[in-house]
Amino acid sequence: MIDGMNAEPDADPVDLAVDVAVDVAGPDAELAAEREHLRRSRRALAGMRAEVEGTEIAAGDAVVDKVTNAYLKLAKQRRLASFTEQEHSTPLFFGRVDYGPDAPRGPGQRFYLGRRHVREAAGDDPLVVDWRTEVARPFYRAHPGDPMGLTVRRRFGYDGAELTAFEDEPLIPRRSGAGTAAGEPAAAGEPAGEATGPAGDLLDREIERPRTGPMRDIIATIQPEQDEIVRADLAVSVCVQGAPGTGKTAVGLHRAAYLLYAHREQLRRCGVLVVGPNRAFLGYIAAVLPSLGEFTVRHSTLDDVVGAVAVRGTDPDDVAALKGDARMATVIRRALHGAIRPPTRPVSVDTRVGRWTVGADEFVDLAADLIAQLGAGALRYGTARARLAGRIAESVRRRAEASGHFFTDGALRTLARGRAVREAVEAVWPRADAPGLVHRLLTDPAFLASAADGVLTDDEQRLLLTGAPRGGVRTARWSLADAFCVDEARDLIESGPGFGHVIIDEAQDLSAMQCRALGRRCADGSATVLGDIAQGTTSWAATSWPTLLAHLGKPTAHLEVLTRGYRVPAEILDFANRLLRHIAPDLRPATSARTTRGALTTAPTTPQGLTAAVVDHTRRTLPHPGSLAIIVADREVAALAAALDAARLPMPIVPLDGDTPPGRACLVPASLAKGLEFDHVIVVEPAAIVAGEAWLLQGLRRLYVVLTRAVSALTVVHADALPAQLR
Ligand SMILES: Nc1ncnc2c1ncn2[C@@H]1O[C@H](COP(=O)(O)OP(=O)(O)OP(=O)(O)O)[C@@H](O)[C@H]1O
Repeated sequence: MIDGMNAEPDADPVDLAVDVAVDVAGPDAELAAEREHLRRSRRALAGMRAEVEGTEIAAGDAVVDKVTNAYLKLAKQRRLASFTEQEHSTPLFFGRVDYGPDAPRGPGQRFYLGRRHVREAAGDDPLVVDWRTEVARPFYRAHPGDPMGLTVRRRFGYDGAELTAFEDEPLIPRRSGAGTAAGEPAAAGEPAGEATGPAGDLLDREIERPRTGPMRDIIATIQPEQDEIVRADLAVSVCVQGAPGTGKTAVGLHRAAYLLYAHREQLRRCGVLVVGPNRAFLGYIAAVLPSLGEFTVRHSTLDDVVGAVAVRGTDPDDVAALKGDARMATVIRRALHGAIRPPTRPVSVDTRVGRWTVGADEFVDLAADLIAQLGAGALRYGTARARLAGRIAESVRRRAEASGHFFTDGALRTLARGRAVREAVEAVWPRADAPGLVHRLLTDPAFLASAADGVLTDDEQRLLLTGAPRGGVRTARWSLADAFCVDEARDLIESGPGFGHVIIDEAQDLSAMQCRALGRRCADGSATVLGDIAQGTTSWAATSWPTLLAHLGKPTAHLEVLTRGYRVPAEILDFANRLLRHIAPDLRPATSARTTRGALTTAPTTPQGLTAAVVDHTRRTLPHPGSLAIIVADREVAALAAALDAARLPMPIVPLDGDTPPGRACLVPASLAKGLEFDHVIVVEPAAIVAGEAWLLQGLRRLYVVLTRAVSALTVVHADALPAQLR
């Protein structure tokens, strides 16, 4: 259980309820009444949109208020866009909660839940309330053991834009022998039923709805264990260890939407950041938050986050691992702080009214205090440097005042920036430049040796020097690991802006240096850390969450474990789970919420017949609705792409490149499959996917990722024997 779950939204949208009519009609009449409520809500939404459209932007002076005007215009566009999203996303409401005597605003209230609130006129009771309000919480959490004040939870079924059915879960204990009664009606066209679990068949239908594009939201079917994370308080950092398809990404995105609703003012100022492994993944998840009416969340890959230098180079694995090691932070700090020299000479400053000298001893004292603060981490290098100049100028002012000359604050600032002070400071506390510092560390053996003495072994120092970026500081081909070293150095020099909340997906793959960089971005905020130790495929991947959280600066984050898988049918998950005891023996295998008969096919073939078999399975799968991925070892992509091209299939199979989100049918290099999902997956030659990684452990983990991408069906085509760990 996470503390602080009772976040109240800044605005109180729950003033507003529709009274429960006593339900004496049959299911048909009820369905008709629900349809009428939908029509009324649609009309109201159209009215709200027209209201926003008609709003004049209070344009002030075109020059003075340029920024404000642009902001207001953007805000209006976003509000309109959110209406458009809602108008086009058919289920304007997806659920209803009927409260009993303990309703928030008096007995017997009923609320319809949707992506946004809908009302007829300002001040009216809403026809639909936002899924994030407090009154909606029981929709996701209540169960007969704890109805949370509800008598009935109703879920609606749609066919396109048409409301076609509803499904009720009575939450008050049935009296024995009682049949269908008011308050526990049957779904239209369905038997009055026992509840089939939190979301019953609806959850299965929702997950199995064919995918053709980006990831969808899950607000209609968020499960209790997921909702607990989604609605955790803003102050709480949460780390979610979750097996493939347990909904980590979905939960992270819905948490962002929830926090923006519950803490809008606070987060408007500092923002929310979502970090994902690559652009293809970000493209895949990009539509979820806008579909929930949230347009302000920044989505970034790791290199975008730091943005310190352009990443154009790569490192061999061992070099990247070393550059990502937490000890590099110590080396960089020592290199930077090692540049400071104790003052040895006085500083003489000429002004128009005279010349004054700050003696060497006083200069030493002025610097010593700042060095102590720097060492204690109370001041950044650049800030302390600026303060030293200020202190020298202040000392000069005191001397001048003693002789009857008074300086204004402006004159003092000019003095601090003057040549004499600048030169004195530069000799003691040289100006630092983060890329320059890291470049020198990686190219100057003596400089590295002095900073890394006792921290890195001689062998490690030699290895680091082999990883120097080609070119000078300005033209260097920096690697991703270099960029994080530069970010570390930059932060030691001056602090950068942070976010109110950072959501980190696939966190298990982060190096210590990457964790530190992300931790800096939420040092004054909180984080949601999502990952799966079993899916770690970098050689520096996390082996323990507490260690990773310590690097992130969030050692007290709550660890939540999700083991109920929604994406992958049981047959496939059980197959992939055979790898678990080799790749993450401490993790409990996930169980699937879905069983789909015949979901898994293994198709052995001969080496000569492999390509033809893949083409054949592709041809047979393509007519099925939904998305298709053929996942193959990276080095086989080009050859298979050519073969698929030559086969003249009914649609092109596009190789995924890491930048563009996946389309309806694509050829996926194993290294890019992480985080993605497809209705149908063909995995080609598991042994080659394992062999494509530097170590067996990494290879098996890569295979685990690849085998857990399918929502409906997985076909494993292989000529080599399946890896022993899978048999
Ligand atoms: N409560 C839910 N209702 C409907 N769909 C859900 C629910 N939870 C998860 N899903 C769906 O299951 C699939 C897997 O979810 P998601 O990608 O968030 O899992 P994940 O844990 O991040 O997986 P991976 O570890 O493989 O990256 C998605 O299609 C998601 O929409």
